[in-house]
Amino acid sequence: MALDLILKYFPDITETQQKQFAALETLYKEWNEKINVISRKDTESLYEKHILHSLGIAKVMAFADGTKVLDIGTGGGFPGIPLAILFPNTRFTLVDSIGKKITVVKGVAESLGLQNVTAHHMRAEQLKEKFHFVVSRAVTQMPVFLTWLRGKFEKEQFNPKHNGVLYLKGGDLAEELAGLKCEIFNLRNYFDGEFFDTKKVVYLSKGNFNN
Ligand SMILES: C[S@@+](CC[C@H](N)C(=O)[O-])C[C@H]1O[C@@H](n2cnc3c(N)ncnc32)[C@H](O)[C@@H]1O
Repeated sequence: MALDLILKYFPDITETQQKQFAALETLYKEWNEKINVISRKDTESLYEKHILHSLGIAKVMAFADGTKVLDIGTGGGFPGIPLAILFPNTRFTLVDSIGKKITVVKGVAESLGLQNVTAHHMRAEQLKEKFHFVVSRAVTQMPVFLTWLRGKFEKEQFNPKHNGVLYLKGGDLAEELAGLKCEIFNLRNYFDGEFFDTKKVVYLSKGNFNN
């Protein structure tokens, strides 16, 4: 069963969280028939390629209660929705420049009863709020991404890592990250399976880029 995959790596989740993760399969199947947010071939591997992949960020950072996290270019809610299930006391703001995708995110969050998710149809550059962390997956190259983050970080720090960016990336990053001071975490060290062989979390402290 798909939920077993999540339980294998996050065995301490509550019954409510288990129900929420389990509900994602039907919710995304239903929404995907109306609005395409996950490629057809990936719906079969939703739990590995989308949900567990999103939770890779949690292996690098356990967000403290009260942390504010922005997910830029969330699409159908990745990585924001799985992280919001895992960290119910962290506030997640999910933005995407395509309105239909935000319709899906709002629908999924509402069905799950997630109180810690806010979703906006807007470009990240236009958002004026401040956050402790920014997460993302598959949106743009890191140097461009960083230009969207000016003025978006809170000064106060109360997490194990300094406020900053946690970006899910794949493949060879040498050229893209050249000159940037970042830490790279290989997800294969946390999760089994070929899919994770090339998958990484890139962490940049906000003090290490111009914001
Ligand atoms: C390839 S999809 C990835 C979606 C999701 N993060 C995932 O991994 O499944 C990239 C998304 O980024 C959004 N996007 C691109 N530029 C953006 C911007 N400046 N602000 C907000 N969203 C943006 C697009 O609309 C698209 O939904």
